[in-house]
Amino acid sequence: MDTPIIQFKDFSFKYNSQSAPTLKHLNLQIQKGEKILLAGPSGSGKSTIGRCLNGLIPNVDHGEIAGTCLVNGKDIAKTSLFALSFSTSTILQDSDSQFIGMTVGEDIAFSLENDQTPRAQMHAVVDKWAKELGLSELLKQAPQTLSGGQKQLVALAGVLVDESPILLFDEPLANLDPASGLKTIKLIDQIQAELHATVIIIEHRIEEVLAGRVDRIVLIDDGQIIADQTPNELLHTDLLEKDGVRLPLYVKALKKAHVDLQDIPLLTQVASLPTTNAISTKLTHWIQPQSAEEQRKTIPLLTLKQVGHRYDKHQRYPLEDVNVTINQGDFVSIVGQNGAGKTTLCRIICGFIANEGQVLFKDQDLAQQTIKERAEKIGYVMQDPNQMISQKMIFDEVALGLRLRNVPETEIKERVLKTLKICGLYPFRNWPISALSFGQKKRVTIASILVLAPELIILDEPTAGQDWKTYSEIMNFLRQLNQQGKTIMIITHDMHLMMEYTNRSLAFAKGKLIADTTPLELLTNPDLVAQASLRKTSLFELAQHYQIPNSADLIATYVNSEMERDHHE
Ligand SMILES: Nc1ncnc2c1ncn2[C@@H]1O[C@H](COP(=O)(O)OP(=O)(O)OP(=O)(O)O)[C@@H](O)[C@H]1O
Ligand SMILES: Nc1ncnc2c1ncn2[C@@H]1O[C@H](COP(=O)(O)OP(=O)(O)OP(=O)(O)O)[C@@H](O)[C@H]1O
Repeated sequence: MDTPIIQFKDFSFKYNSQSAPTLKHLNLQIQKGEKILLAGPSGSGKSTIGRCLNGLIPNVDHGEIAGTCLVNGKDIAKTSLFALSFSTSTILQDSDSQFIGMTVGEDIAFSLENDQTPRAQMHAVVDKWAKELGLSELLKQAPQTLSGGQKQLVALAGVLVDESPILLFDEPLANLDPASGLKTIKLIDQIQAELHATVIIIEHRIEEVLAGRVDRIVLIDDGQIIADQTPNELLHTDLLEKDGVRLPLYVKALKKAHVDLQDIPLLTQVASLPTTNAISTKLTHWIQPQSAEEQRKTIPLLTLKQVGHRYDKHQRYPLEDVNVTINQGDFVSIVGQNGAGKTTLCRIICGFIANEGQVLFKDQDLAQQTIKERAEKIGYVMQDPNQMISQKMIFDEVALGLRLRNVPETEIKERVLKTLKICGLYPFRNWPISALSFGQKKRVTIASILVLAPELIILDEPTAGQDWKTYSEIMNFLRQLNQQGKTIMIITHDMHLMMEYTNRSLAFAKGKLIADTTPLELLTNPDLVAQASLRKTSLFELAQHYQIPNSADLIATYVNSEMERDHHE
């Protein structure tokens, strides 16, 4: 066997600011040309492993190393960041911190420029990848002004043009719309085949990654490797679920229907499942026919009339002519193509940017009101909690809005503590925010909005990049709030989240609202799915594969069984 391109030998690493090691006695060998998926719960050490491969450890993030880590023949403890940069190209979790160029084009070209590639060749390469990733129209735009998903695609293009022997992707799918996510996975396969590159992907969304080739899944828990197997072997065990990793939906559905997974030779794709009578019968027995949902009485809360916004005159698809009424008690998902205008719409509703048209809240025109007055009625939870948090202590962060409104301290104390209890943060009430995980910080930002008791809460991708446990905690908490009467709007790229939790979907494409319907109708309309860059979940594929007449019944049975489980936990 050839010498592995990556070798960890009894490797441990302790960050200087931590008292205990984050990585513990790792032994891992990766051969040239392999594709490895690193999975595991939040905080288990996946990104820390990534930082060893690209030289950030120990060159930028200092700490103590024991054992050895060899990357492309170099010992990371003795190699500069610069020398390792030729071996490993990285797309970081936080793509914002990665931009160097003034324009998207410059940014994608950066590594080529560094390698002194001739200009004509550089332009050809940049154009090719920009076209593949749908970025051609954005080449002159400043990276900072891109939408979340567009930023992710630019970072990806930068890595793909680089042609390094090792490509490291840290959560490449977190902000991508479902169609772009699938395209990205296919592109990674394509470039790997062309360059014989070694690919490491860190991702919570393993079902999406398995749409491409994966040689091994390395499962991490608490800084240790607890499994290193092929996806098929691992899907036949309980290890993924035990480690808090979300199973592919179709695998979970088969388990719920009591199908014995050991009888299925290949579990990695729906298409490879055997179409035996035994499995069809078990699925049919499990599925409960659903009765039609009762129509609720609707009371309008927020009405948008011909709403739009144009950032500048060159913008190809500005947000235009949005007409919609959100009713009290709705749980709305806002979905669609990266860059379609979803965040822009939410910024308009909150009054952060000017708009064309009219925004009415309970028949009152919001244009007459200040941002502060709007914030009494409408709470907005941004995608990145770090952009919202300004205080050191959890209590103070949640109390801030009330203090700004001169609410008496005794009332503040009462309201903050009550909200912390609702959000499951009461045990941490005296903690500094710096000691919380990302998911917990996210809940602090939800608490700081909730304490102001707004009638409408808008959340921008609250589950992006979260592990399965945090995802479930956040979503079940929002469901409870909705059941208590709060109206919730949530931007998401997670199609199953949309199906499981929301009762109404607004789909956007190229600056236009193209559908306002139920999640099921949206995903069963092929035209809308294509236009809004969406994707059916694997539960639809499973229903089709076993010729289940009504895929809606299968999905509803699945969702109900999850709700029952949550209820018992
Ligand atoms: N720069 C740092 N300094 C000190 N400690 C750190 C640093 N970065 C990470 N850690 C600690 O190391 C642990 C593992 O973090 P890491 O980012 O590797 O986890 P992860 O598995 O990638 O999680 P996620 O899925 O949330 O991204 C965490 O508990 C964190 O507190
Ligand atoms: N400050 C800005 N200046 C210029 N253009 C901008 C600015 N902010 C956003 N845009 C552009 O407006 C369009 C809509 O962006 P928006 O953030 O609303 O998209 P989105 O639907 O939320 O996308 P994503 O799913 O990727 O988060 C994008 O094409 C984006 O590049």
